[in-house]
Amino acid sequence: MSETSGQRPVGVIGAGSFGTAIANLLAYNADVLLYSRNIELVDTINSTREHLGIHLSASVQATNDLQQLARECNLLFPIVPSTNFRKMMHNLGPHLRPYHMLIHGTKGFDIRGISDSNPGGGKLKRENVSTMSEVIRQESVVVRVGCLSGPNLASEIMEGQPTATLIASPFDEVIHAGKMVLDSKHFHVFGSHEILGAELAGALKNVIALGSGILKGKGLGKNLQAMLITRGLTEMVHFGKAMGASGSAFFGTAGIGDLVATATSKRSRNFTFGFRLGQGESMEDISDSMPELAEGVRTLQITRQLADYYNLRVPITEMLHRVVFEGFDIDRALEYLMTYPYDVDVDFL
Ligand SMILES: NC(=O)c1ccc[n+]([C@@H]2O[C@H](COP(=O)([O-])OP(=O)(O)OC[C@H]3O[C@@H](n4cnc5c(N)ncnc54)[C@H](O)[C@@H]3O)[C@@H](O)[C@H]2O)c1
Ligand SMILES: O=P(O)(O)OC[C@H](O)CO
Repeated sequence: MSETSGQRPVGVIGAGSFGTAIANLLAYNADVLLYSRNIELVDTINSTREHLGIHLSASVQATNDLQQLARECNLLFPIVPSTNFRKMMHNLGPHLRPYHMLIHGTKGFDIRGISDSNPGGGKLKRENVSTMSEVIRQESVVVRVGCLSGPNLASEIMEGQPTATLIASPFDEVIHAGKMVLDSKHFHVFGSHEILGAELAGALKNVIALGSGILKGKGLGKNLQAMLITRGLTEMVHFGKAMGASGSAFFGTAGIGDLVATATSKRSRNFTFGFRLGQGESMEDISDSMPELAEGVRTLQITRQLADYYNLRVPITEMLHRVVFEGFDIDRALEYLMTYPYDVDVDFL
């Protein structure tokens, strides 16, 4: 049992790569209840203590019971893909009370009021798009929400490699509670009140990681990758400001920190998706062979529409959308960007 035995366990919802990595990190400081909707997986985890090729701490218990999770845990970390987040909250919501605190680790957007299977096919407006903390507020009585975001490639964390993250919340007690259970010599936790900026940075960097993967897949070098990350960050800031965030979150752990990790690592699903596109594979073949679609692909559909809604000049987003969804030639997209009349280097300060 952990040092904090006697205290309430901390809940994690979603036993995928990141949920499992976070469960093991939490286990340094707390007992953990890890929720999976798959009862066989719950039995396997509890009997073998192995999952996704790693050993789970003895402080982690798996459960298939959302009611038990809400009853035993005051602090919960929902970490499921953005497409399923609202449904998960819809199921969890009835069990939650105002004393619960939720810190999500999901990097994507929720869509409602417009087809989720084709969010790029309609006239998307800001009111159709929710961040995960907004979904939590919409689907439950919980007020004290937070977001966990940073350079947190799950496979590196599972190997025991150290890194840092950000817990962003308007509420000091959420930041404090999150730090108390997650901070360790393996995982430095920063705090911030800029939750919208952290959520947007986490979602938007996946799109730039797709682009960076495409360049790598085409055999291009670090100069161009650096420029894509630089101009990609600029587009992220423009989106963020249009959606009501301040620019500052984009220059910290959840912004440039996560952007560099995701846009340069072959361990990122978003980078890998782009890499395979750059190597000439089709969107269909890549999607069929990846168990979960990279979040950035769906986010790209959404941000392309948001760019129209906010009237933003975001040429990288535009070209990526054309390449990924419209079969536009990568070399022509690159030529377009290289001859784009960029005038000001830094235009968002
Ligand atoms: N993998 C990473 O390195 C990493 C790092 C930071 C953040 N994230 C973010 O975390 C989120 C999850 O990513 P992941 O890598 O863990 O994905 P994953 O595909 O490895 O796992 C997702 C898990 O969520 C579960 N799930 C889906 N719908 C559910 C529901 N309704 N109720 C309960 N469980 C449900 C699935 O069964 C699966 O186990 C994504 O938004 C991703 O961007 C991932
Ligand atoms: O590209 P992914 O989905 O593997 O995730 C990368 C993480 O968000 C890195 O922090």
